[in-house]
Amino acid sequence: MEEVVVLIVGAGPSGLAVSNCLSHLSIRNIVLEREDYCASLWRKRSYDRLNLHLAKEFCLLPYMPHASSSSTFMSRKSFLEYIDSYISRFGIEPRYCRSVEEGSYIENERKWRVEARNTSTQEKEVYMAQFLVVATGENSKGFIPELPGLDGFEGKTIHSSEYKSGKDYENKEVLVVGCGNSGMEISYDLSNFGAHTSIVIRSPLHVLNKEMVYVGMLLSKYVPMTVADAVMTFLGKHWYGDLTRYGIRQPAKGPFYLKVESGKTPIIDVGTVKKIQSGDIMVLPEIVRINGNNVVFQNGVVKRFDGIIFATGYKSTANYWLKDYEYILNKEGMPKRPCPHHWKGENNIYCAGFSKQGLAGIARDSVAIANDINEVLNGIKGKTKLN
Ligand SMILES: Cc1cc2nc3c(=O)[nH]c(=O)nc-3n(C[C@H](O)[C@H](O)[C@H](O)COP(=O)(O)OP(=O)(O)OC[C@H]3O[C@@H](n4cnc5c(N)ncnc54)[C@H](O)[C@@H]3O)c2cc1C
Ligand SMILES: NC(=O)C1=CN([C@@H]2O[C@H](COP(=O)(O)OP(=O)(O)OC[C@H]3O[C@@H](n4cnc5c(N)ncnc54)[C@H](OP(=O)(O)O)[C@@H]3O)[C@@H](O)[C@H]2O)C=CC1
Ligand SMILES: O=C(O)C(=O)Cc1c[nH]c2ccccc12
Repeated sequence: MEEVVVLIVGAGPSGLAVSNCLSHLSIRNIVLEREDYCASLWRKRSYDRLNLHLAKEFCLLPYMPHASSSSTFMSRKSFLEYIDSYISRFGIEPRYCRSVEEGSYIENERKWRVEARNTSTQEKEVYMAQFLVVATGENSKGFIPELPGLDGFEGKTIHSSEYKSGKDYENKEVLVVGCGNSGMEISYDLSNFGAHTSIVIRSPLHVLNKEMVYVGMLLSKYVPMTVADAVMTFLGKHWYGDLTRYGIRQPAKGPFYLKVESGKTPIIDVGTVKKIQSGDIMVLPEIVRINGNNVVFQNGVVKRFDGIIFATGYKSTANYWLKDYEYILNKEGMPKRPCPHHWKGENNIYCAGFSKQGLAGIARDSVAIANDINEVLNGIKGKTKLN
């Protein structure tokens, strides 16, 4: 058994940022990571052509700006280089191959007891922590909906987190389910690799491009969000025109408003819309059922597919291992309290990276958490600041 001041579970951007902010306040902490590398989402659970959708200045972790030589919209590879240099620059040493399997609050000791399995030795390790930070991510596990007949589908099905590129799909009939940024970009990639691509779009969505969002981000520093939303919506409409006839309806609420209210991200188009307009990518409505290799859609269309890619989002898994999750999370493993009060629970438990506000949200969470722990331990308020 090992006593620690702060135990952080997960060495993604959130866990690393919290660790660094605490170390700047000289607060001892340990980071546990189930893989034998950090930032598993960016390293192993994303596709080849992934780039940051937001300009690099909105994708920073505390204490380290991006190199001036890196491009405004960084590639996955250069973002990973940033993460790797963050670790080495600040001497963060996550304990790898530690899969956290249980966490519970020990009332009489006022400590968090955390059990991890060392996946290289198979030994169990026990930690007793004064503070526990959950940083296992809101994108911890791919979500695949239950659809009638899916079990009997004879082709290949994967979740978007397993998709790398369209190279194995040339000339295949492929259905992408889900029209978030993953689904839209994967459809584009599949089509570039010569797959006959269809995408299920069931809800209204905002379509913008990265430049429009950049303008919106800059504007929202100076004007109310409603104004930034109006400008982006105008630009989007002007650039793309009315997309209703292609099966894309626009929501009534603005793109930033929706992001803040529900975490729903606008589509940051990489060229998919043009392929939809030209007929290279077919838009289909919600799935009714699956019969063998045939998929039946709400509009009566029945179409045969060789493969389905589920870009249907993610779930948190924190509620699986954290027994006493109710001090901070709901049964879905997401914060009980709405943003911006989501990061702090009862009995010295915190969560970082659960605000659905991307890397900027992670940076804010980690500063808030480190400052709060510092205040509880030392009575010092608001010492750590954002970049
Ligand atoms: C495809 C994709 C692209 C994105 N692009 C952007 C973008 O461009 N800009 C932006 O601002 N945001 C983006 N995001 C948002 C994204 O959530 C963040 O970029 C970020 O990776 C989240 O960091 P995190 O540390 O909270 O979670 P993760 O990156 O998921 O890290 C969590 C870590 O915890 C580990 N872990 C999980 N369970 C356990 C356990 N039981 N025991 C031990 N370790 C565990 C995991 O292995 C992982 O390394 C994107 C998200 C996705 C899915
Ligand atoms: N380059 C980048 O920066 C990228 C960033 N990302 C980000 O990662 C996060 C996760 O994105 P993503 O993986 O796209 O997940 P999202 O949760 O954003 O999107 C999931 C999509 O699946 C749809 N869906 C869910 N269930 C069904 C169903 N049964 N039938 C049909 N459609 C369904 C949802 O539709 P509905 O709205 O109707 O529920 C939604 O369109 C987002 O914040 C996104 O912006 C992702 C890719 C690239
Ligand atoms: O891409 C993501 O998942 C993000 O959460 C990044 C992000 C944070 N705030 C935004 C507002 C508009 C578009 C993307 C984002």
